[in-house]
Amino acid sequence: MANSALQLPIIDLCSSDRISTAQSIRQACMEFGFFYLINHGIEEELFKRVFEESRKFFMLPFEENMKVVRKNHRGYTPLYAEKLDTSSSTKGDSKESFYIGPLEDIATFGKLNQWPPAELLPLWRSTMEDYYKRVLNAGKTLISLLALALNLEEDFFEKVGALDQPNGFLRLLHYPGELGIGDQQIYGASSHSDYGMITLLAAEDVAGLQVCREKSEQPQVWEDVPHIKGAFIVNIGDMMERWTNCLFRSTLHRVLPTGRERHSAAFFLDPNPDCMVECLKSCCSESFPPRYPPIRSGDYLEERFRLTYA
Ligand SMILES: O=C(O)CCC(=O)C(=O)O
Ligand SMILES: [Fe+2]
Repeated sequence: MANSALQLPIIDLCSSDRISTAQSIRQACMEFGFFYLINHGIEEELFKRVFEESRKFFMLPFEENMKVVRKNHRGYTPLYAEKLDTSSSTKGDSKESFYIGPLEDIATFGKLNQWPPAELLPLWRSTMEDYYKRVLNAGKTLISLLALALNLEEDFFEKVGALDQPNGFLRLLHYPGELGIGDQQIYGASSHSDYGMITLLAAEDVAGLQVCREKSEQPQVWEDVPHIKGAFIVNIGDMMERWTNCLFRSTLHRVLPTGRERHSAAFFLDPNPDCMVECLKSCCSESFPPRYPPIRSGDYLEERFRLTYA
């Protein structure tokens, strides 16, 4: 059941009033787990180049795409290869994607990223690396505001090692327009919550993204998330929900096939794999004890990926 469009809060990353911004973020994360982010420093022109290059990759012959098929969670995943809703019997999702992990100059764990051949797409790698660095920076600034929003020191997530070589994954997504329309069994992206800390999503102005604010309510109510030009759609992931003892919500979302082709770019900002995710002191008390045991970030993510690609 889908209904009206949702009015999500708009957060200004550059506002000089950090305390009031942090308060607005707190409210948004408790109420929706989603908000728009503006003034994040990434120009329209760079988004345009990212989508242009992304489009070129997905237009290559399938054999070319498959030469960089996903290894070590980096590279190409074909249509239907992934099912984000691991609990349902729906078919695989009608999307294809490309994952880019931490860049060589940021990561210590070697050269795992795969790139389309420069002979075919000469500007591809530099465009994606440029975008990766910029969105990572915006994400780190946002995380410091999230710390303030949780009544913590603004460098809290740095001090616990989350942002020291964070596990950032840029994922380019392509939903072909003609697939799955009206088929109850096929989603562009089936219902899921994201796994990590926060996600910064940039999308073309094509409808399809929906959120479900109450996951346990039946029937589930799905609301459209309208596009705002130049704004990121940010959402809280499951690890941040664990960290905050469910104060901040990791909200279910999905992408419906609408008959129109859609490109998006999701940046998943996840903690360094060795960082322990443990209920924050500011989010528990004697009457509200921690709901989850501490867990190593890398172990948590590995298990979630294992289930998604099972
Ligand atoms: O493409 C979109 O708009 C959403 C993608 C998404 O939710 C995801 O990849 O986790
Ligand atoms: Fe998602």
